Order: sequence, then C-alpha cells, then structure tokens
Amino acid sequence: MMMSSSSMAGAGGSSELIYRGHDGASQPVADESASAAGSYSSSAKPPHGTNKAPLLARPLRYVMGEQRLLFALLGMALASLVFLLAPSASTTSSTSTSVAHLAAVGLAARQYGGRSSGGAVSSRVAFEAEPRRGLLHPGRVPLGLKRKGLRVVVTGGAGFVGSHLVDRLLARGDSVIVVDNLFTGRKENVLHHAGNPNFEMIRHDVVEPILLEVDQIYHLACPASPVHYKHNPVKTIKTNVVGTLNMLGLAKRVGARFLLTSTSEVYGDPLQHPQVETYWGNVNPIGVRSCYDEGKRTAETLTMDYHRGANLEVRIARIFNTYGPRMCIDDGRVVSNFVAQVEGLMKLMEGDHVGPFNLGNPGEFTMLELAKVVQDTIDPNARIEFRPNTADDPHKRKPDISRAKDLLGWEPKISLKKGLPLMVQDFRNRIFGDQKDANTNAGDN
Ligand SMILES: O=c1ccn([C@@H]2O[C@H](COP(=O)(O)OP(=O)(O)O[C@H]3OC[C@@H](O)[C@H](O)[C@H]3O)[C@@H](O)[C@H]2O)c(=O)[nH]1
Repeated sequence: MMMSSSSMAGAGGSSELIYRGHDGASQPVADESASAAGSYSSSAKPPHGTNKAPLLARPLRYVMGEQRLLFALLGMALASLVFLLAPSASTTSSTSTSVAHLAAVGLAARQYGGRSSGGAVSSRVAFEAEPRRGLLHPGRVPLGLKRKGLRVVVTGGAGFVGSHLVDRLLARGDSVIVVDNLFTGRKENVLHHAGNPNFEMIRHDVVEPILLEVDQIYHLACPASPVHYKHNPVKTIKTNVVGTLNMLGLAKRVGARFLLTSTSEVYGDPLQHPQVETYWGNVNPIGVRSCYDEGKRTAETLTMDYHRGANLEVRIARIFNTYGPRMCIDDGRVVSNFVAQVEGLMKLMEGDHVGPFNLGNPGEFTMLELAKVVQDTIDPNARIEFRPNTADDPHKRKPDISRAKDLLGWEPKISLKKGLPLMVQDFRNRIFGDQKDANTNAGDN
C-alpha cells in the first residue's frame, strides 16, 4: 500500500487524475501518505490554515471537487439542451431561458472560436450559430423568425453606387460601416444616415490596411469614371491592387464574405458581342485606360486566388455603365443603367454563386439616340456636337445577362426614358437647389 501510493505521488500532476478516477475509503490514506512524503502535486496542497485537520480537509475538498465537476457537467448539459431547443422555443421566453441561451452561445464561442480573440469572437460565433440552426443563407429567413442584422463594410460607400447600397442595407436592418477616402464620393450622399446607430463612416484610404470585425465586405472603393481614374493613374491601379489586397486580407482574417465590384471595362474593346462572362476581353495593357481596366482585372484575379487559395467566400460583379441620382455632376460617363445594380449586388452577395456576373442593361442605343433622349428630357434646343472618340474607348458593348437572370433572378427594370428624368431632377436639385428630394428615389428599380 505504501509502495503503490509513493509511486503514484512520483507521477506528479497525473497522480491527481488517477486518484480522482477512484472511489474508496482507502484513497485518502494513500493520499495522506503521499502528502507526508511531500511529493503530491503542488496544486493539491491545502491552502493556509487547512493543514490543521488534513485527515478531514483533503477528502472533503475532493468530494467538493467531484461535486463541482458534477454541477458543471449538469449546467453544460442543461445549457446545450436549451441551445438546441431554442429555435422551437416560445418567443415569450423567461429571463432564465435567455440567460441559459446566452450561456450556451458563450459556450459555443469557446468551442468554435479559434480564429481570433476576445469579445469579437463571441459576437461572431453568436452570429454563426444561426446557420447551424437551419439558416443556411443569411439573407433568407424562415417565416416567423426575425432576420439577424449583419455587420457590413461598404468601401466606396460615399460614392454613387455605394451610397444607394448603404441605403438598402440599413433599410433591411444591417449595421453598415462606410470606408471611403472621399476622392469622388461625398459626405452628403450618406449624410441622411447621421445619427443612425447602425451607421458609421470612416474616412480611410483602402491602400492602407484596416481591421474591422464584420460579416460581409462590399468592395467598391475606386474612381470609376475616366475623368477621375485618369487623373492619377498610378493611384488608380494602386487602389485596385493594394486596396483590394487589403480588403481581401481583412475578409480572410475575420472570415467575412467578400464582394468585388468589377466592371464591364475588363472586356476592353470587345471582339465578341454581346459579352458573356466567359469572354476574356480585349484590353490594351499599356494604354491610358489600363490603370482602371487592368487594375480591375487584377482585382478579379486576386479575388479568385483568395477564393481558391484561402477558401474565402467571394463574389464578383461586373457592373456596366450605371446612372442615377447622386452621380458626380462631372462624371461624364455615357450611361445605360439605373441603380437597379444595387439590388443585383445584394442578390449576388446573399446567393450561392461566385460569379463573375454581368450586371447591366442589355438595351442598346447609339450615341445619337442617347443624345436625342437627353434633348427630349432636358432641353429640346440643346445642340448635338460630333467629336472624335477618346483613346481605347470601346466601340460598342452590351452585356449578356443570361447568367444573372438564371442564377440570381435579376434583370434591370427601368428604361432610359423613365430613369433619365430621375437623374435630371437630382442634378437640378444639386445645381439649382430645387425642393424635391431625389434621395426618395434611391434604390428604386
Ligand atoms: O482611392 C479611392 C478612390 C475612390 N474611393 C471612393 O470610391 C467611391 C467610388 O464611387 P464613384 O461615385 O466615383 O463611382 P461609382 O459608384 O459609379 O463606382 C462603382 O461602380 C463601378 C465600380 O467599378 C466601382 O468600383 C464602384 O465604386 C467614391 O466614394 C470614392 O470617394 C475611395 O474610397 N478610395
């Protein structure tokens, strides 16, 4: 007996584990003799004052230890049970149920939260618990259950397309952080959300890294009009490459889904008409538009490499020319689509398909036809001038949107004749301060 207890004590910490696995009146004696030998696990040494009655104190502590373990196991089992039954539980749950539910979520956070640290993990896992309970698509919510708001970053969210997207995301209950350096974007485009606790705006250039704990990233930050992207071509391509790398890195780090707004410009001056997504394009790599065209092509490459190499959930949209309220007054792009694009972007983000998807209006018109619609809408006396095209400007482009129709259930709904007056009204508001607020049209499609 003495021999065996000494050899247990010699095993140090593991001896405690061996001891706890046993039941029997003889164990305290063995323990005591081990203690007398001074070789029992140091963590099992009694605290000050308890060594007066070692024969009673130690077994008592072990019994208490067993009890605590039992209580802990019971608590965990109870919490897990509540966690599993929570979706079917009554909505008028008592406080104790809520506490148990929180405990269960906290437990899940500890079990699955290996990626990062602290409270961020808990909240992230709390959100991720939803799909495990049957909500496979964050955007689709079973009848009767309130949709859980997502934390979404929109880079370029103070811009034309981005700000309409922000409107829609906030309207459906998401928390939105706009990251924008205000190069072409305007605070006024998102000012109506000031004071909304779900809205934040960070003046930040995406070429610098940023760390935010979010569920989705819509990456739009980039000057999109030739007048703007040709202004500083090196900065344009840097924004596309370094900026996209930074946002992909962020998505990877926090496990967010990433959506890139690419462009029809990746098709360059296309040799195939209309353009399907499988067409690789015809782009001049060294021209004055290359900073944007090649920049976006590289951004697509990076996005797909992160998808394949780092298992990142990604989406790619190729936006064709878009117009509407809040467009820069000096934008200068020849336009064909209203901001229905925003709905397409959201469908793409929430759906199961990576893309790329063409998002644009397949309705074709010549420049002369467009000029006449503008004349009819704005000023019948406006003079039409003919000038040579700018370098590398594509001769004609038309999206094939079959893929978006089939897989996203998306197509544009507003004709040029209907949509143009909406933009004209917005321009009038901004130039002449007309009363009618064009923001009310935001996101209509
Ligand atoms: O370096 C930059 C450049 C631009 N931006 C911001 O990005 C936003 C771009 O918005 P714009 O209004 O100029 O352009 P759009 O909204 O039309 O472009 C959008 O659709 C076409 C896509 O190719 C673009 O990536 C997308 O932003 C602006 O708010 C601008 O300030 C940055 O945050 N960082």
